[in-house]
Amino acid sequence: MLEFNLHYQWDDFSAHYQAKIDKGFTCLLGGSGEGKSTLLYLLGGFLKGEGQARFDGRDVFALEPSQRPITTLFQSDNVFPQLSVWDNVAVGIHPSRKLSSTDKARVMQSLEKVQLDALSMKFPGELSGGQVQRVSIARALVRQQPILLLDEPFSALDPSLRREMLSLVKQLTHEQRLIALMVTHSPDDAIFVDGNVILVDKGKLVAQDSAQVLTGRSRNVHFERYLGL
Ligand SMILES: Nc1ncnc2c1ncn2[C@@H]1O[C@H](COP(=O)(O)OP(=O)(O)OP(=O)(O)O)[C@@H](O)[C@H]1O
Repeated sequence: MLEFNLHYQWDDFSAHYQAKIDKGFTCLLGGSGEGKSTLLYLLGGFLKGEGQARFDGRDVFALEPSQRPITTLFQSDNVFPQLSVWDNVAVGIHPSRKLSSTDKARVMQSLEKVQLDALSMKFPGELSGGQVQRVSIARALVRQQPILLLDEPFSALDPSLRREMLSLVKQLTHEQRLIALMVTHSPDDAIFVDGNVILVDKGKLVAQDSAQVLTGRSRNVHFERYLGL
């Protein structure tokens, strides 16, 4: 369980985020500029804010960003074209890629999880678009952190590839018992991953529900307003 009560101020933008998030997939929805990414940046330590964040009872907000049990996957998480698939994943553990034998085994396990083990010596230029995306997912997984933050990582992909990546991350989230928190502009994506949804409005988390609320099977006035119903 991830619990937080965070405050952040930037010029006129003031945010106060409070929620409890269970293991599994949660999508952050909301209009542009409402403060979805800011929450991820605070949790990941890319922005400094006030407050508390506890993971399984442990205060993680007081930790240095690199010590937090958190990995972030950004949209711009490109792979390095001059490095092999294996090396692209190894940099997730250490930029030098000088790894212990245990770490090397971790790299191989991550590649197996995204089914790239047979392509580990290839270079990104030799891969399909989907395979390249899987390299960045493997790089996030190799860090073996229990919390995965995703800032619209697949929004630039065409619909079929986007769904393929969402399915893969959903499957890995369940297998690894992760907390995955994903910013998205797409209610369809949130319905597709079928976890929980949180609505962000003017820097606040105004509603938290199952993704079913987006299909009309259950009702919530905040989500209805967001969907324009
Ligand atoms: N360090 C910062 N520098 C500039 N603007 C900031 C900063 N921190 C927060 N903001 C402002 O915070 C507000 C929320 O931005 P944020 O990116 O979190 O929204 P969002 O809901 O993710 O938007 P989008 O869906 O368009 O990506 C914006 O008005 C943004 O300009």
